[in-house]
Amino acid sequence: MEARGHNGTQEPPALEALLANAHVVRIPLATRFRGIEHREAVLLRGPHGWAEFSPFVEYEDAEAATWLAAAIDAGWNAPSAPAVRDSIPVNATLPAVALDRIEGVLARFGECRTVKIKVAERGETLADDVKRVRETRRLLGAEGRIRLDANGAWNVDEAEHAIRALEEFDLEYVEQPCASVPELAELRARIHRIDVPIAADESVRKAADPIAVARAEAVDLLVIKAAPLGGIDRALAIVAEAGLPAVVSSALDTSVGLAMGAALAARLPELPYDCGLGTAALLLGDVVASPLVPVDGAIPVGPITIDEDALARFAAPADRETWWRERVARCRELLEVAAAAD
Ligand SMILES: O=C(O)CCC(=O)C1=CC=C[C@@H](O)[C@@H]1C(=O)O
Ligand SMILES: [Mg+2]
Repeated sequence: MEARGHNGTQEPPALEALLANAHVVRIPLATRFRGIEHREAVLLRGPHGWAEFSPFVEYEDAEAATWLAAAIDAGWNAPSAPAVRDSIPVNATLPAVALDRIEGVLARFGECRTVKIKVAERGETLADDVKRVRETRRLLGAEGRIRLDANGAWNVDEAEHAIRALEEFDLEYVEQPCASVPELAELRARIHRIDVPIAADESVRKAADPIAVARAEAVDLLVIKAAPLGGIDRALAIVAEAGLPAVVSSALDTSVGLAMGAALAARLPELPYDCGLGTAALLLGDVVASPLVPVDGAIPVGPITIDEDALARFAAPADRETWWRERVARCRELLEVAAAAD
């Protein structure tokens, strides 16, 4: 086992060990999502199993290194706390697609009672969002749950206006309506009468201090993702310290990364919301024998079996393979420096 410093920064395995069984894959998406049409990932095989390293390509190394720490934790360390559930209820995730495609995209998720809808996309208007949310509510029926994710795109006035316009569709919560913690706090104070909860996503996973948003009482719940937070233990510690309900969500990973998300969700003492871990349904392929596509609104917790044929079928082109291997090496270097300083 590698040495762990007092701040929890673990000395990474040697680069040769890290990359010994690495496979770089490139999987087409069923629908364009956050501007991409393919998802690229590195699958790493450690002594404890397969792990995924898939920070989005535009991320700087400093941010991507945390994703590598999570992958190392998953592949090289034994799981810590015991799981308290073996199945995770999940939501469907609806990108900003045209109205006539909503039904087809939702069908990929099977029987999910909850849908997360992307809103405030660049190039779209509030009227577009209202139409998409209305159509989703029509398809889902009165009892389905609808949550929105604006990825911090609104200022406080825009967010207040949008939430008031969309509130009639009965919103479970709105994720990251504004970018900053002070904006979220102001928005929450302004809309307290209409009882639409606010969730933080980027204000947790991209923040220097992931607890600051909770400390400021700026949100009602947290969205947590294992990879950008550095792994399961760190994510569990953040939730415990924040003292807020948490939704576990994906990073649009393959089923290897989703299994880490499911393992995190399985270890939270309370899981009051459906989790954003149904996103295998947005991929046109996967790397495991039984992809974690939702069945009856849930995905299982437990080990995955890698599909070697799929690794070959979705192998990334040579230039992308080189790019990812170099990225792993640079991020590993950053982790080594951090562990030495720890
Ligand atoms: O939470 C979900 O329903 C699915 C995951 C999801 O929405 C996201 C995955 C990856 C990148 C993000 O832009 C996005 C999010 O902001 O939550
Ligand atoms: Mg989000």
